[in-house]
Amino acid sequence: MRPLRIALTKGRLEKDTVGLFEQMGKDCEALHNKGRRLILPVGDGNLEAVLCKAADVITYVEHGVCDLGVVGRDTILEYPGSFYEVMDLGFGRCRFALAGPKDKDFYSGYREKTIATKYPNVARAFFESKAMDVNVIKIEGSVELAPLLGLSDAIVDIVETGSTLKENGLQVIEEITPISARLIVNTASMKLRKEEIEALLSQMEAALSEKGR
Ligand SMILES: Nc1ncnc2c1ncn2[C@@H]1O[C@H](COP(=O)(O)OP(=O)(O)OP(=O)(O)O)[C@@H](O)[C@H]1O
Ligand SMILES: O=P(O)(O)OC[C@H]1O[C@H](OP(=O)(O)OP(=O)(O)O)[C@H](O)[C@@H]1O
Repeated sequence: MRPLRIALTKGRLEKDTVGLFEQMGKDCEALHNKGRRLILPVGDGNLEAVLCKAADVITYVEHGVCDLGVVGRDTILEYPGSFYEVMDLGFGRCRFALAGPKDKDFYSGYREKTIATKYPNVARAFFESKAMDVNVIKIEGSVELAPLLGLSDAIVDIVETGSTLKENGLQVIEEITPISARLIVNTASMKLRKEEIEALLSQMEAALSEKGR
């Protein structure tokens, strides 16, 4: 049988995930010296890490080519799928917020508002919950540019320290929901490789509580 495969979100969540593996006593030499390799052994050969973009973590786990995944709650909310979300890993903490220019009252006036975001499903769901019709425009990154350039009235985006908003004359209008990294599991793997997955989950839980989350 192949090793258990865990898809990891490249970039921001990668370092903390490797830190977690090390806390679990797993050798992460290959992950530290990965070069351009995308599939790396973790520990003694029972686990391998697949490095990919956040949305692809969900795709690989849903299709069962990866048994587990580490992905932000932001991505889960934007691309809901059929998998189990089994653990809050406690790192990658930030939040979704509605934000806009400092000097403007977003809710004033009756004109339909335009919202720029990398997360159109999250933005639509937020405004549906307020029974507000908005025009949503998808942006791929540096979303804060959209209101500065006059493309949108506001943005729905991730806020961590608030520096990006502040340095661009924007501010939080409303907090939407907290975000952190989550562990997800393929539904079939959960049944077929139950013992191995449960053992891994216990090790993770122990490592996280040692770190005091
Ligand atoms: N400022 C932030 N603070 C904390 N966590 C963040 C922050 N921005 C993103 N994240 C979390 O880290 C995950 C990965 O973000 P990262 O910025 O590394 O990649 P990305 O923006 O999704 O993709 P790209 O590779 O296009 O930049 C996000 O899905 C989110 O869960
Ligand atoms: O509140 P802060 O600490 O300033 O962090 C928030 C910023 O971090 C993320 O962007 P990222 O750096 O991932 O770049 P991107 O906009 O190109 O995705 C997010 O989209 C915000 O722009």
